Amino acid sequence: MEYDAFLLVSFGGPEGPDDVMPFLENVTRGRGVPPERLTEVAEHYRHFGGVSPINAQNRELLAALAEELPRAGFNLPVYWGNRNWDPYLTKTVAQMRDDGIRRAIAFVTSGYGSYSACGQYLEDIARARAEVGEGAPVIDKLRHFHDHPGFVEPHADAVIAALGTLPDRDPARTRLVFTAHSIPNAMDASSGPSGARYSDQVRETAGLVAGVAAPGLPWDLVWQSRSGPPQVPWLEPDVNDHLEALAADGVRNVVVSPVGFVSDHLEVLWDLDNEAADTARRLGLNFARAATPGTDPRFVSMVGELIRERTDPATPRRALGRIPTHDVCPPGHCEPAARHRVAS
Ligand SMILES: CC1=C(CCC(=O)O)c2cc3nc(cc4[nH]c(cc5[nH]c(cc1n2)c(C)c5CCC(=O)O)c(CCC(=O)O)c4C)C(CCC(=O)O)=C3C
Ligand SMILES: [Fe+2]
Repeated sequence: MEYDAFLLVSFGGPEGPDDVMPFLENVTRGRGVPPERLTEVAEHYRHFGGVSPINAQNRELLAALAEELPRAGFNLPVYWGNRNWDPYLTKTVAQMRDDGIRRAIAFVTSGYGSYSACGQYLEDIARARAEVGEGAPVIDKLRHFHDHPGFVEPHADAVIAALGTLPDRDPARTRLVFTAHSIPNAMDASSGPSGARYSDQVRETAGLVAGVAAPGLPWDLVWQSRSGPPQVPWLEPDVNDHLEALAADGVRNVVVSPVGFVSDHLEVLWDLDNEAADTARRLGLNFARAATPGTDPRFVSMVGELIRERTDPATPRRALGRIPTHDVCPPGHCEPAARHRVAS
């Protein structure tokens, strides 16, 4: 397979106070998220002047990739399009068509399966291509990379660095706490091939990171940033509730590692550095939050490696875990919205 462009696909975020509500409406349209939750989340963005850090992080990643891809042998023009905010994917795909692009390879800023982390991005790409219509480039998405060393190793180094800031690392009193974005239980159950692909992948990543960073130290997997109506069950426990349980169990030191994410975007800065850190302070726990890969050179070169796998079948598919990944998600893996959409 030959590609003539690279496309970074991400979530998008507001770039100023006036963008916050329209952005949140884009994210939650038809999802039954209560208005009180939107008001609350808008407040989180307002603490940062209405500017999500995710866009700057994607610009940095794109700049790093523009240097790395030619080094890896791919002299491809790079493009960037988002699901929820400018630059919207449709605008980018129209630009690609105007530039004469025929077949692009896309990297999505999530390494996991499920509807939210994978299937919805596939739908976003399909919708953008349909909106552009005649002459829109074909766009292939790179595989899940949750257990790739280029993702696991930067997370592990960050955990080591965070552990190093704690006053005490006695294994009996220290816990690694891994987090990922919670999703509705039904969404996890419908991620395939036999359900729970998202939570299984996140658990596999957490175990791999723990194994590299701190073999023998106990670790837990918990969830953050729950949304949706209260009556709909989402993956639990929440990180804050878990900190309570740990404190009650005599744990004194906690490292929180958001393995569910590739960059320190708003939900990491607010929900962990602010909320979870407050919870820890109230409980008298020493707390350190591990960084995400961001533009770690190993993460950046992983992208080139994933393109190499796709263009040259002789390339080894590096993976530290056991859950198989596929170039094209088989039916039933990252199922569309209909299976789990909550009524508004
Ligand atoms: C699995 C997953 C990831 C990881 C995979 C990936 O990275 O894609 C992720 C990432 C992110 N989620 C983000 C922001 C938001 N997510 C929301 C709401 C939701 N997230 C969900 C899931 C996920 N979300 C779900 C099931 C909902 C309910 C509505 C729906 O069914 O879609 C809402 C609405 C308000 C609220 O929180 O209620 C916001 C503002 C940002 C940007 C942060 C920034 O601006 O820096 C990022 C990277
Ligand atoms: Fe989200």
